[in-house]
Amino acid sequence: MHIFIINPTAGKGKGRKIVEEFLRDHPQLKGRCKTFHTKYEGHATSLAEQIAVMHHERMKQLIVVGGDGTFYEVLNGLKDHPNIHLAFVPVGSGNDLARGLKTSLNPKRQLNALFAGMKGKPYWFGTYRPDLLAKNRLKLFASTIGFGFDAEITERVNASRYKRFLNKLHLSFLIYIIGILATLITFQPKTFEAKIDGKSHYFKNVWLITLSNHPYFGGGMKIAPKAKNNQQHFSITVVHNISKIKLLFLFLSIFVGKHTRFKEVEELTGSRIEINSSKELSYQADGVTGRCYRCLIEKEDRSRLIKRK
Ligand SMILES: Nc1ncnc2c1ncn2[C@@H]1O[C@H](COP(=O)(O)OP(=O)(O)OP(=O)(O)O)[C@@H](O)[C@H]1O
Repeated sequence: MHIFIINPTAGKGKGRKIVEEFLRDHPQLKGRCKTFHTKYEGHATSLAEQIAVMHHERMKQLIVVGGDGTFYEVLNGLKDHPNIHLAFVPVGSGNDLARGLKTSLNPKRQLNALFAGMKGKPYWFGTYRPDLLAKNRLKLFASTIGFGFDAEITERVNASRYKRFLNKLHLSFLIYIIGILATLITFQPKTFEAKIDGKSHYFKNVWLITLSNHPYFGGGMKIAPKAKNNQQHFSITVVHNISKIKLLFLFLSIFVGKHTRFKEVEELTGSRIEINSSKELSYQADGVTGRCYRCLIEKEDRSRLIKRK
């Protein structure tokens, strides 16, 4: 059984249409596929959990059709079900996970590939515990967790009215740019301690710190150009002690991954990172935002299979 979880609101309803067309064009799959649609924010988490309990024995793959936010919700519904084989069809506006998995950004092509023998390969997800939540309440992320500027941009973009409007006009690339410019005006650089694999680093005047499972965030920006998904560590990028004007140039260069040449950008690696701040910090994990004073980020202790190149 191939099971689809489709976010009908992502990509202006593109996902639902593409899956319907695909199933119409492949009548031989009739009776071997089941589709579920999310009905509200957060629904993908409970849906995934129920599907895993009910169908885990007969399920060949769980195909998530939506944006990075939908995949994040599904993943967090599967915390106790690490054996489910995952697949992703990107129809969102950012689609950083598809870039990181090196799969097609064209949803139709990706859907065809999933049924044409694309293999599931191990992928090591990240876990995070804001304010050191109990271990059984930890959360998972697929692409990146970031603290500071990127998180405040994401908070702003998610709360904005212009996101939907610009998506409608096919101008989604402008969404993040407007978010960057507006946040640039209000942002106050942060000071905090990051304990990386037991070693304390005291960072001052920080604009952002990101921990990445692959190079991309923010809709195709190559924040961690050297990142490769692996069991051992995250790629850590710290941007600090930089002027606002220089930061704008830095952001332009992130699209091609050349920002790491700036002296204000530090690249590190680590598998267990504890952030401690005396002031509340905004964070974003795969584009889902929150706030905390402390956070423990680790690799999940085992890999999961996801269809990827
Ligand atoms: N039926 C629904 N009605 C309203 N919101 C929904 C529904 N189903 C899911 N959602 C919410 O839609 C939000 C956006 O989904 P998603 O992130 O997948 O798309 P996106 O924002 O277009 O893509 P990306 O994250 O790649 O930019 C998620 O927060 C999800 O909870």
